[in-house]
Parts: sequence; C-alpha cells; structure tokens
Amino acid sequence: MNKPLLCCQNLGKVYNEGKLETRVLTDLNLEVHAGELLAIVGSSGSGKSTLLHIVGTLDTPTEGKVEFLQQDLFAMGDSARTRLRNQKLGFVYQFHHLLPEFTALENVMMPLLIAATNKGEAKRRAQGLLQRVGLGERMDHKPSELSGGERQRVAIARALVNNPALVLADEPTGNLDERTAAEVYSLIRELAKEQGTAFVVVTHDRELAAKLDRQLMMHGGRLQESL
Ligand SMILES: Nc1ncnc2c1ncn2[C@@H]1O[C@H](COP(=O)(O)OP(=O)(O)OP(=O)(O)O)[C@@H](O)[C@H]1O
Repeated sequence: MNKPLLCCQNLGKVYNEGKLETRVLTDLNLEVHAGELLAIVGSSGSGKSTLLHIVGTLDTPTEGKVEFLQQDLFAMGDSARTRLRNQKLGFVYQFHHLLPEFTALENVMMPLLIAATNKGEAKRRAQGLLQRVGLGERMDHKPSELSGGERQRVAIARALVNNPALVLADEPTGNLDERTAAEVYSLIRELAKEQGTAFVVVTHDRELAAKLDRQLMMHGGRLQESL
C-alpha cells in the first residue's frame, strides 16, 4: 500500500492552565490515505477539535509526531510549516469564517492571492470552483447576501481552491438543516473524488459520518473504530 498522506504517531496533548493540567490526547495513532474521506465522531470535549488543530499546525502536540506528505510537521521550521499549511491544507469550520466585506468570488480567491498566484489565474480557478459548487450565479454576493448552505459551499470552494492534499473540516454542517447538511456531504464526496483530496471531518452527526469512507470515534484521548 502507498505511504499514508497523514500519519499521527503516539500523539499526546496536555493543556496547562496554571496548576490545572488537562490531558486531552493520549498515545493517539492515525493514518489517512490520499483521497480518503474520514469521519471522526465522539462526545463533546473528547478532543476532536484539538486533534484537527494539531494536524492543521494551529496547535502543537505535547508528545508524538505528525507526518504529512512524509514531512515531520513539528520538526520543520516555522516558515516551511506555514508554507506547507498554505499550499497543502484546506480548512472548513462550522461557522464559515468568510470575510464579510468581500464577495464570494473574492473570498474564494483569497488563499491563492496569499500564495502569490497570478490574479487572473486565481480568478479563473475560483470561478470554476464556485460554478462547481452550484454558485455560478452568486459569485458577486457578499456572505450576508447568501443562505447558510450557500455560505458553507463558498467555504468549501475556498478550502479547495489551492488544490490541497487534505481538507480538515470541523463540524462543517453543524449549523445547517438536515437536508442542506446532506447536500454539503454529497458535495464533499463528489469534490474529493474529482480532485483526489482527502477529508478529515469532525461531526456529531453519525448519519452523515456514515456517508464517508471510514468512521473513527474519539474516546479516552484515542481513536477507536466506530460501531
Ligand atoms: N486552550 C485550551 N486550554 C485548556 N483546555 C483546553 C483548551 N482547548 C481545549 N481544551 C479542553 O480540551 C478538551 C477537548 O476539547 P476539544 O475542543 O478538542 O473537544 P471536542 O471533542 O472538539 O468538543 P466539541 O465536540 O464540544 O467541539 C476539553 O475538555 C476542553 O475544555
């Protein structure tokens, strides 16, 4: 089998707040392969977001190692890590985090402009993705002029615009109604297949989780096969 895209080995995380120590992750192991769609479920406070933040290099582990694209994320320098994050990772959150002053098109172009892609090229790619997520007619709308489901589709287009190897999604449908949530999951599945992108999706919704390739449950600081 090919080497995994992402490999977490013996990961541990302890938060220290003064004298209070909270252990959140314990000896956690995880492999994700290219193009795979993985759901992580688990009770509130079990450490799902903490794991996503570490894999997304927004937080650091206390123990263990994370290899992404065969590179040790926490052994490399800050600027190399930031470059890898900007070029190879995409993020989707429960609340879309779109910039309110910018149109859907500008929001989707933003990661490419940050990565110094030529503006014309950035615009073409962003337009293509917005068409793909069914928002060809809404490109010039600002987030406040879009529905919740539309905003989340813009956020997915933005996460994919850099053609990342892995998208990390934290409760991407947490504030959507059932039907819209199901549509967003179908879209994730289709886009992942078309672009060969892997997704790690944290969700409370087991029914939606079951639509992905594999389900794991966070329990006791580790990931277990989910029943
Ligand atoms: N910066 C922090 N400092 C101290 N404790 C923290 C910090 N961030 C998270 N925690 C604690 O770590 C535990 C795991 O939090 P985390 O957000 O990863 O859980 P979660 O599984 O994503 O929960 P939810 O499903 O409610 O979003 C919680 O007990 C939380 O209080």
